[in-house]
Amino acid sequence: MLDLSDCIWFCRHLDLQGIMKRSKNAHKKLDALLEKIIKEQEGIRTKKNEKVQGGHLKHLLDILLDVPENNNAEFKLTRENIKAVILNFINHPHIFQKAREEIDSVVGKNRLVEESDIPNLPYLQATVKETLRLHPPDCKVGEYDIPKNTKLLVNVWIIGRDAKHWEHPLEFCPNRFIIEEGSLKSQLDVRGHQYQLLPFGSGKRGCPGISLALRSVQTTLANIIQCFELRVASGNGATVDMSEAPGLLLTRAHPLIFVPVARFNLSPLI
Ligand code: HEM
Repeated sequence: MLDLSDCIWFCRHLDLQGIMKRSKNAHKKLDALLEKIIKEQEGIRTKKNEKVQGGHLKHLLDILLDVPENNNAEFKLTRENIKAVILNFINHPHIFQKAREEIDSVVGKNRLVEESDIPNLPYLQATVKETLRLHPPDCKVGEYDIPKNTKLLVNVWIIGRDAKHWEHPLEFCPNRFIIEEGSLKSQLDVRGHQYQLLPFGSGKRGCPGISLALRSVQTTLANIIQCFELRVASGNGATVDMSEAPGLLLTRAHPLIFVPVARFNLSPLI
């Protein structure tokens, strides 16, 4: 569901549709449910006189649920992810059983599963993937927590002017893309692989017209440079005002008016 508070910045703390409230309630319910399960387990085990086995289970769950977040990990495992996996296992005992059979047959019972075993445990991997499909994790970008389902708009304009990534960011300097021998720096492309340069977006919703766009823009520009001198309409030595009008699409504040003057007789070429 689109959260209006995400779209209107001055409403961002208002929770207009009660989404945050519902989410908090759901988390509370999950916590209560887990607590209940732990108590039930403890009850069952102590009744069977299994030397406070339940205490072990509670301890194990406490460790799992309070697992400290590892900020360096490529994928951060949150309390919510672990809860989701455990609850899915509790709700689907046959899946739990199948995952366990796989582990028993690949690893056995004489040692703990190690990271190097994971490639040999496809069903376990599939279970985690399935959990992530239904319960996608929140994510953290820099110092910001991005809750799941957030509509995130990336400000490519600011990124292109960020002094952390670009030397003299406000200067128009094509040389920043050239290495000394005159060839292009291949590692700095516009295809969404380098996040400091994203004119066509990135990822699977990135612009599919990128090759056509680059071909037409580059060829047209090359033709203009080849054939014309460009004179700014307002007179000799005048520069073009590049300021942008306010708005989402950043159109020009002032129309571009120039006079193309043919450098040579173009008639044989056209
Ligand atoms: C210089 C020219 C162009 C630029 C700067 C440009 C830029 C973009 C950008 C920034 C996006 C959004 C990407 C994202 O959300 O991550 C986009 C999407 C798209 N572009 Fe382009 N584009 C250009 C030319 C073209 C051309 C020539 C075509 C088709 C022939 C095209 C077709 C599309 C389509 C269909 C999408 C939507 C993709 C989707 O939502 O999955 N674009 N473009």
